[in-house]
Amino acid sequence: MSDPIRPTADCSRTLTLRGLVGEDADYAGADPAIEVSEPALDSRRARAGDVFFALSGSKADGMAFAADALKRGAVAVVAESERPGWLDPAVSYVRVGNARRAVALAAARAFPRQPETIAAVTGTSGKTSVAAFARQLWQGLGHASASLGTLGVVKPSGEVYGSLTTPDPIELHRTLHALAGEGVTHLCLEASSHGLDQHRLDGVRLKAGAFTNLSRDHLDYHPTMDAYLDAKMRLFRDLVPRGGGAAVWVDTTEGSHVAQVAADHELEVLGIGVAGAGIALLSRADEGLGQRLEVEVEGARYVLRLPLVGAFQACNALVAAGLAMLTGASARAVLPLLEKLAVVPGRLELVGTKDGAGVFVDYAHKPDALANALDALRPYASGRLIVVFGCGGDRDRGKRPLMGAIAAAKADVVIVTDDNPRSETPAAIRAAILASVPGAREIGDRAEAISAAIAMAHAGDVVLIAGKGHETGQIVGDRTLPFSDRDVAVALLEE
Ligand SMILES: CC(=O)N[C@H]1[C@@H](OP(=O)(O)OP(=O)(O)OC[C@H]2O[C@@H](n3ccc(=O)[nH]c3=O)[C@H](O)[C@@H]2O)O[C@H](CO)[C@@H](O)[C@@H]1O[C@H](C)C(=O)N[C@@H](C)C(=O)N[C@H](CCC(=O)O)C(=O)O
Ligand SMILES: Nc1ncnc2c1ncn2[C@@H]1O[C@H](COP(=O)(O)OP(=O)(O)OP(=O)(O)O)[C@@H](O)[C@H]1O
Ligand SMILES: N[C@H](CCC[C@H](N)C(=O)O)C(=O)O
Ligand SMILES: [Mg+2]
Repeated sequence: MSDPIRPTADCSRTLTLRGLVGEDADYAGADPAIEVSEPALDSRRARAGDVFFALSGSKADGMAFAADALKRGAVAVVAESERPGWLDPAVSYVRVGNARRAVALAAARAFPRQPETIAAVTGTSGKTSVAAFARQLWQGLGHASASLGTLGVVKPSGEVYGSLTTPDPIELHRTLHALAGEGVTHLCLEASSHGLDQHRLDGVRLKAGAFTNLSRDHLDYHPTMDAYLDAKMRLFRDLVPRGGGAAVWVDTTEGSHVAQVAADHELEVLGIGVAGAGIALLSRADEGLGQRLEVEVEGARYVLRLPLVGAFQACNALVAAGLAMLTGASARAVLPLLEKLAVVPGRLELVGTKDGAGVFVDYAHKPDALANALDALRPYASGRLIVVFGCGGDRDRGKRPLMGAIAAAKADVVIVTDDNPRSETPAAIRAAILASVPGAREIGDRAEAISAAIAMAHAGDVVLIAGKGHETGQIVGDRTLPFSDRDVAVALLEE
């Protein structure tokens, strides 16, 4: 019986091996006419009739698992390398130039339905926020809308948690097919640099792409910042087709570069920001737990109140508005809807107050994001700005001292704690942060650290709990222990 949360490919169609893998492949060692069901990239998930794509990965060579996939019922193997000698001659073996791209395109053929309007957003920070805002704006315009990314899938019928920002291509295309089947017409998804680099989004029929910003992240994966930017550029160079849209925050050097690349590829570019010709930000001012924006679009001025804290949320909200405009809505219809945007879980989310001190949870887990979150909250701290944060294990180690220095410069009280230590020694991660913020308190236990921050807060102070945002677990070793910054803070505030 098929698994209800794992809808299978369109059963009414019969796919042949050639129909699934496509024309751009070498079938010399295969029978292209055999009937197949779905592509598989993980042998452990292979089932009868599947075609196993052996990908060479960061930890293993998928070919080492081909025998396992065949044992579970796979009927053919697709790979870049030459047919291995051990393979039973009766098994179809297809060679392709790029196996990651091939599996994504095969997934698009196996799961052919997609929401009519799909936009993808990339950038170091802001993707989850833009995706959530675009979903809310489209919903406000009357479209059945969804978002897909770090928070999982959020759709009219509910939320489904997902573990990656951009899922693997088979999971992604399966989800698109299911969303279209549920009647979702508009979808905004997050394009991570890993996802773009690994061709996870190939085969997605995009109407528009968006870019927020670029700052240091993932240098454990990308060899240089240029390589990192180049991975993001694939969205505008290879994935959004000519004539599609590009909503670009242009107020940085990287932003203008993206706008240029998009224009060179004949996309309709909507430049957004102070320097934006599409949506020009004329002024921005904090106003209570919100902000007042004055923008100009095609000569018309709009003044609106965004009910969100932080200059960066103005950027994300306007980029989301840009996507709505590039996919058919007028500025007049979209911009007023910004006044109704709801906070995104764990993105400068006010979770409560203690004696007039506000307590915020934010997902800042990279240097630039931490700086922005602290800058955003500084105006609300007539007293002290208190920050609690750590850094994840098994991730870019270079960001630890940078984040320590940012906290030292921008907060009044710094408590260094554990984030997700994963396989690393937590004390060693804390030491790397503490090296650049010697005056900080060190409290490894995250709940205790949050408790200490809240205990010391008085009227006028602001507490920022940074790094884990919406996360509901803490990864220690290979175990995920239940943990939510929000729940811990709320429980302490209710005491
Ligand atoms: C480093 C990285 O990005 N790895 C991704 C990559 O895996 P890989 O191909 O390198 O995997 P591998 O372990 O070397 O194995 C090679 C092949 O053997 C297969 N295999 C392996 C074992 C087995 O028993 N049978 C089997 O068939 C694997 O499925 C794989 O195809 O391709 C896989 C399929 O798409 C991803 O699931 C996997 O994400 C891992 C789990 C991961 O943790 N990725 C993170 C770093 C990530 O992608 N993060 C981004 C960015 C988030 C952000 O913006 O902050 C995200 O989009 O979430
Ligand atoms: N436009 C922006 N400019 C700078 N910092 C931002 C911006 N948007 C969000 N941030 C910071 O980055 C954090 C994460 O925001 P968000 O989840 O929207 O980004 P993301 O790109 O999806 O991140 P991730 O790759 O970690 O999923 C926020 O909590 C905030 O601290
Ligand atoms: N998608 C990011 C999330 C990091 C969140 C932070 N809490 C950490 O564990 O470093 C990653 O996996 O690198
Ligand atoms: Mg995200």
